[in-house]
Amino acid sequence: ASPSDFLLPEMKERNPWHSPATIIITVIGVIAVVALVTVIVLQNREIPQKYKYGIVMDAGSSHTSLYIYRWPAEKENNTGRVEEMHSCQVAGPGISSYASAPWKAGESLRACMREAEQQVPQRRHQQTPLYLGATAGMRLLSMENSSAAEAVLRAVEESLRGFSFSYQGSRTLRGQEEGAFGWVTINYLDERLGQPRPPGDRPPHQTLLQGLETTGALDLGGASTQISFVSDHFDGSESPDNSMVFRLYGNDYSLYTHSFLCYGKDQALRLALAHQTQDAPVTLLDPCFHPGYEASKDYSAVYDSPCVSSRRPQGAPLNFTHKGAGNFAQCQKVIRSIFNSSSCSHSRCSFNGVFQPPLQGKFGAFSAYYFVMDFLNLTDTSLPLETVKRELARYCSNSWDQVKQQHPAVKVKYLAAYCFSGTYIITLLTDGYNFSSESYSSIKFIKKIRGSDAGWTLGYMLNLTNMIPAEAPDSPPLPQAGYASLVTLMVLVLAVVLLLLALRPRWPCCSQQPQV
Ligand SMILES: Nc1nc2c(ncn2[C@@H]2O[C@H](COP(=O)(O)OP(=O)(O)OP(=O)(O)O)[C@@H](O)[C@H]2O)c(=O)[nH]1
Ligand SMILES: [Ca+2]
Repeated sequence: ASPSDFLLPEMKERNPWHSPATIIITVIGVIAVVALVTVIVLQNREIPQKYKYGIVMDAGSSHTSLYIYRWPAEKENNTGRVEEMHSCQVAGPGISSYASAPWKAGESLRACMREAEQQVPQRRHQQTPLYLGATAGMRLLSMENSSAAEAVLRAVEESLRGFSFSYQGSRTLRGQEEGAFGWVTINYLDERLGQPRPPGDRPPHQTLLQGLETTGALDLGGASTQISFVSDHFDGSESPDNSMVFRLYGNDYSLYTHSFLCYGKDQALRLALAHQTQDAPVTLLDPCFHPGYEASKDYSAVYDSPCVSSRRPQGAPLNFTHKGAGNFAQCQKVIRSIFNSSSCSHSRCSFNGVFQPPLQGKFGAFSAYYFVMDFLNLTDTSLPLETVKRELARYCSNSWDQVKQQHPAVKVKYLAAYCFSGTYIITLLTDGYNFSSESYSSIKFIKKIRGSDAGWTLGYMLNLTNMIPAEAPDSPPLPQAGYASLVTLMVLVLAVVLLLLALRPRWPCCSQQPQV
């Protein structure tokens, strides 16, 4: 007989490692280990970020810019932040300048479009929407010659259709849209619309999805200027034309917005020149230009705009000599005369009889507000308004020779006009919009926010692609927190399994006392 024949039958089957309980526990343990390793590897793997893209062309009165935006694929409604990836400045003037040769407008956009084809990965071209929005230059051209304006838009359309993107149309924005989308852009970039923030970017204890106080938007273009802000004293009833109502991320906004056509800085300069040349002088001594500045200007060129064409003086010579006098106070007087503050049929007005509720909150001032104030070193709005005016007065009184000498690299076209432009900005803000010495400090002159340009284009694209939902997502996504809980849970399961296995030999079923 073999030695095993002397063992009792129970003892043969009682190997503890073969009991069903042990096998189940071991299998669970192995699954937990595999899952844990998989989750950790997947979560920490370098994922090449996938983006979607959108392109907006801003066809302004003075020039056209192309903006490429991108956002993480599949995240647009939740935590994906849309950002500007690239911009391109179209060479030459704005598309409205090509009224007499519309095809050239289309042609002018090609170089930036080819650049966009390089920037956006080829496999994404066909799903990348492309929009063109025209602003005040085209509004003026439509007033002057609507068929020429249509021909320009058709030419632009034909050109853009020739590229591989998903072309979505070219149109001229209404002034209210231009103002409102500028407001959406800066508040979106500043994360003031109550949008959920990307994980890891949430200030502790912040109540998510609740609207913060929004920032007003001030946009100064070449042909028009926009003011947009939320006011507690405005529900739209007093002036429906100035009202835009939004529901964004579950918050309602009643926005006041107005666009003043002809009050962009180029057209405002025409208004000021027209005001000073009503008696058809041969020489104009202009306080808004530096002493020593002298240029010959054609009457027909100055009055060639619907903003001033009806006021061209009778019997004017062909041209006049435009001379600078460099006097801030007198320049301000000229500029005040282009604002009509005498009549207001509403409870309160900005100028030209346009309703404006009381100013409220902070403001971001961009485009030419920024170019000009940055050049003049006056973007610091903690400076008292009186100091700003004193600085401007000093700058305007500099001789033209001196100014040119100090800024040899600046285009003469821009350089000659900074005294006018700075004075215009201060006068527009104070006499026009009623900013006071105190509220002036609530303005911030800005160019970009978190790397994206301030302007109407981003807001326009967010709106057309439905990327800002009316309602907030039901529950804020917590991928990082979910990951942490999953790992913790699995570690706990593992710990329990190991503990059970360690205690296994002492279980009553399995204590191996040979039974005699
Ligand atoms: N000094 C300076 N002026 C600039 C610069 N870029 C544009 N401008 C001028 O600033 C003014 C406003 O420019 P934009 O905001 O581009 O105006 P726009 O979009 O063409 O015009 P709108 O259709 O009225 O919006 C125009 O008179 C431009 O000529 C710049 O880099 N420096
Ligand atoms: Ca503009």
